[in-house]
Amino acid sequence: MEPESKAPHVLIFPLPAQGHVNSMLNLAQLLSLAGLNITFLNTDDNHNRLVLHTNILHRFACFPGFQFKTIPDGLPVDHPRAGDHFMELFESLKLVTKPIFREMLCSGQLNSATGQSVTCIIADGILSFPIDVGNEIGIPVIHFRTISACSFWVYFCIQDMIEAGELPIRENEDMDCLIRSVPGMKTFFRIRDLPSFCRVSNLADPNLQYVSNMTRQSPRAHALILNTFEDLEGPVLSHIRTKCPKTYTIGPLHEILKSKLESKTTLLQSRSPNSLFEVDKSCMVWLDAQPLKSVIYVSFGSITVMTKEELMEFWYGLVNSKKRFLWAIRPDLVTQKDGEGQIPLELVEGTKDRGYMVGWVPQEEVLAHEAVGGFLTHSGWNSTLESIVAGVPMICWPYFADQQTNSRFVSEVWKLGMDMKDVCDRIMIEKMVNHLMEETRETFMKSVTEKARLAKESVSEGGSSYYNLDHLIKDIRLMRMTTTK
Ligand SMILES: O=c1ccn([C@@H]2O[C@H](COP(=O)(O)OP(=O)(O)O[C@H]3O[C@H](CO)[C@@H](O)[C@H](O)[C@H]3O)[C@@H](O)[C@H]2O)c(=O)[nH]1
Ligand SMILES: C[C@H]1CC[C@@H]2C(C(=O)O)=CO[C@@H](O)[C@@H]21
Repeated sequence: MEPESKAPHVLIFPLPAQGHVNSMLNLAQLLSLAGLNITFLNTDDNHNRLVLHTNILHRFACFPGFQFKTIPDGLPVDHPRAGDHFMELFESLKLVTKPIFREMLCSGQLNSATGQSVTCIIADGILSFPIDVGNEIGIPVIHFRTISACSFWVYFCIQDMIEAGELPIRENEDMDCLIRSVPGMKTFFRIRDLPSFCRVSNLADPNLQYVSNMTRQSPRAHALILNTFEDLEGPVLSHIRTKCPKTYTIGPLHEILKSKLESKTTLLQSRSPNSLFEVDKSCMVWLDAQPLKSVIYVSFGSITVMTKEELMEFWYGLVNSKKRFLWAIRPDLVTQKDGEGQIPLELVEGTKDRGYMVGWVPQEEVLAHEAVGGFLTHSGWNSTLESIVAGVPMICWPYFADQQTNSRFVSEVWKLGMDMKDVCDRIMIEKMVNHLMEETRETFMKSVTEKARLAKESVSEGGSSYYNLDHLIKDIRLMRMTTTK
């Protein structure tokens, strides 16, 4: 490693949400392992939750050039930061956080412990204000978009869909009609596969405008990082590179981190979930007692909310399938509750023979467990990648944002499972669970095993993500030479 004082100093700033913080922390650890100085900027709320539920401070303590800093997200302490309320975050980040961010950078509050100023900013690709601030004060900014390349590309093409008259979606439109103005997707991409923010009748809808505008800012950044790999999303990446030529694909990040750590000393080997929720590991003991590939794991990520009726449809579908299941039910998953933060009692009672429910599981470990044979997922990008690496086929029930697009690629393009979007019905759930776990199992297992192999190959020495990460690090080192003269 080079001496801390000479290494570049990278400021990493994620959107404060589980899926984003997770991949950005993995990147922070990879860059720290490469000897770069890192300041990781968390919102106060996220930082408190991370410190409460993980050993994150201990994990990074072995890197003398690493530090956490915090910034307000501008929302009241008791704001839910989930479900329909999630998008309120963006307004407060712009109004409250942006000026503080600029001030912290200009006043040296984000300098490293040894006083070194920031030489490069890696900011979440769904935020453009760090590019404005970076340009203003002369610090290069790299955008890291934590979603799939396919959904990034769809967001990028929103303007083209509007010009082609495909957006807004007309009343009574057949949702199975194909979208024709997203290059590379003309033969299989339907209206219902558009990110949820596109399902609006009014083009001035603030969420639609926001995601479209933010995505169109990425070409202004010095480079774009995507948590994906060439063998998975090569064709769509060629389209993205016509707009963002310097696109580094360095995923699956959790796997490249795992593989880099395996070659390090025990001191640096520390790896644990980057969770904003309390992890309940009791499910691992339950899994140990289940037969090989017999369990379907169910989770809807960190932001999804559902009604009690939807929850009950899932429960009946799972119970009626007669398959074993492990279900992560976050305390705030259900919008209306009988007992705040509790898994409904009737579910606990009726589940005892074949099911196990906890609030939050160590997901990577769960997916890697030999008893797990399927994943009923909301198709968040981290969950999708984790399932691919573990070789576990999926049933997709997308909730919002990029998930509608990811689930189409999982089912139709990559053939890694089934898409249940827009349906929440116990009969369909039972049928799909049985298909995945029995009838069509072999077909899905074949394709997911092959994708898992390619994912692992991409992060190994000589693989595309391995190579791209090296190049990203070289790029960051060069920036330092130009900014510090
Ligand atoms: O019980 C659980 C459930 C989840 N996880 C982890 O939490 C993360 C969840 O990430 P993701 O699957 O991406 O879902 P969200 O939390 O919903 O992520 C948000 O961020 C993602 C990345 O930008 C987007 O793809 C999603 O649509 C968006 O909702 C994953 O790493 C999981 O391993 C656990 O550790 N335990
Ligand atoms: C609430 C969502 C708005 C867009 C963000 C996102 C992205 O496109 O980068 C993915 O999922 C969510 O976390 C964010």
